[in-house]
Amino acid sequence: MRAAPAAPALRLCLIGSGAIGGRVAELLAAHPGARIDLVGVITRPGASRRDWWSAGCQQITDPAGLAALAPDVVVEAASRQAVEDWGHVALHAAREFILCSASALTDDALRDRLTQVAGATGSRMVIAHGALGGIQAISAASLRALNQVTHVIRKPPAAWRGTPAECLFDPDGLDKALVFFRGSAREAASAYPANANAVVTTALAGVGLDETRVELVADPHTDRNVHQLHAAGDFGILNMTILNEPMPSNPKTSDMTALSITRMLLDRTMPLVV
Ligand SMILES: NC(=O)C1=CN([C@@H]2O[C@H](COP(=O)(O)OP(=O)(O)OC[C@H]3O[C@@H](n4cnc5c(N)ncnc54)[C@H](OP(=O)(O)O)[C@@H]3O)[C@@H](O)[C@H]2O)C=CC1
Ligand SMILES: O=C([O-])CC(=O)C(=O)O
Repeated sequence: MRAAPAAPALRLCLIGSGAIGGRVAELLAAHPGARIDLVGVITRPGASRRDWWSAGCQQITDPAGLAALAPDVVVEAASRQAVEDWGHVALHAAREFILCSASALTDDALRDRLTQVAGATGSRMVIAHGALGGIQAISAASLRALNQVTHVIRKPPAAWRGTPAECLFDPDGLDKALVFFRGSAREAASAYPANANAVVTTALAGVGLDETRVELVADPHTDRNVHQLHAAGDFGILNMTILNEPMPSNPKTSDMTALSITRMLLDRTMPLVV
């Protein structure tokens, strides 16, 4: 039997070179056999190159540059604004657009517009599993009636710095856990876009942005970013808790986010996918 010709390398372009972008690049570099080439990084104009960009990696700052790059996959690991700025262009330029800043999709008009572009171009918009690692169980459960989905995010008080939560409590002064927000996934991700993207992933996999109940907790007794999911429906009952290590370069962000994106990318190149 003749060996099949080697598949061409997957051409990857990242949006953002912060905590997640750098970590994904590091993890991919540890899997050279997977043949994923970081061919470009989208930055704001004037941003400096990072030491983890390979020599051939192009810095992209405008839509024409992205079109010319012709990536297979664009991974957004930047901000809600970056989804607005680049989502449309990415769906034209690549066959897949994977986004981390799921809070952008609380804007129904933007979500509909990007979904339509994906349909029209034959590309796909994929919401990263992010800090949850995997969301398939809720997505599968939603094929039958789901009557309740709750997502609790518990992080150390310092992780809520620079957010509206600072008006509700002093991050240095808490001596016990404080539930400072209760509401829908839409409200949580709109108010806390840097900390609550994962609730949008849960919501869009399950019962939607307005029906998914969310609690946000500042907890001085944890040093991890904890996500607790509870779902009940015709499928049965799901309880899941993940206690994520925060990334040193951005403690709001869990290392699992970078791990799960890297896993998604590696799966695009593997003959056996679990
Ligand atoms: N879905 C999930 O479960 C999770 C999602 N996230 C989200 O992922 C995103 C990235 O997180 P993280 O890596 O920790 O963030 P960082 O702040 O560490 O890095 C963000 C990077 O994106 C760049 N950037 C931001 N906006 C734009 C833009 N409009 N155009 C080009 N570049 C831009 C920043 O550049 P500059 O320095 O110039 O601003 C920076 O390089 C965030 O939105 C975060 O909320 C994080 C954790 C979990
Ligand atoms: O990384 C995390 O634990 C979750 C997070 O910040 C988000 O959902 O935006």
